[in-house]
Amino acid sequence: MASSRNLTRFWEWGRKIICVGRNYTEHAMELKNTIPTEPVLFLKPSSAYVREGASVLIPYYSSNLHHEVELGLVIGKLGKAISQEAAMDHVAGYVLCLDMTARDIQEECKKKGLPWTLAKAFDTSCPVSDFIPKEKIPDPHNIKIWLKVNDKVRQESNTASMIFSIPYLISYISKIIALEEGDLILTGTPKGVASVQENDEMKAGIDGILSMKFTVRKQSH
Ligand SMILES: CC(=O)CC(=O)C(=O)O
Ligand SMILES: [Mg+2]
Repeated sequence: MASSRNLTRFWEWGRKIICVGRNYTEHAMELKNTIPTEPVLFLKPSSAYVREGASVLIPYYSSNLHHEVELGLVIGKLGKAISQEAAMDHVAGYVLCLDMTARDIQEECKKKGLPWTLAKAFDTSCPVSDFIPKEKIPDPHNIKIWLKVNDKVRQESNTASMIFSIPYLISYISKIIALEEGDLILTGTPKGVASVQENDEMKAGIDGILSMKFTVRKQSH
């Protein structure tokens, strides 16, 4: 049954944020990671959401916060073990997202075999744009996403370069985790990830669709 809540403000619903990692070959290579044969998954809590007008915070325990611009899929209806053929029926729309990553902490976690929670799931680690209705992006595998820091281009890529397609990701994820209305899937970042510093301005966009801006601040203890 459809919800009476407003899906265009899905970030207020407290639903899951499921992130795909290493979905662009050149990004996996720039971090000296292997190219995955199956999607790499991790989660962020809904407290990670931040919207334009608020700041993105460098966690007090990190000295290397990275930007990762990504296309986000907003799930419109419940599904478990969704087939690739039916997958796009479960997408209600899109958002542009930043998967903010404490890279120094992630590297330590990787070395120690620990989960990435401190590196990926802190408050303000998931800036999101306005909701983009599905009809506005007829081909999500052919859009240009980009990110600038202080007006200099850092990331610029076409979603055609994803290793795993959107139907494949939805089908794969939903066999493991049921997808609910209001969930968000981050589809992975292209190459060009790099550090941001206090007072930097990050501007990101989808060509011809929208852009968003966030200022970086330091978290106080
Ligand atoms: C190495 C990563 O942080 C993976 C990730 O989040 C990605 O988008 O790729
Ligand atoms: Mg990412």
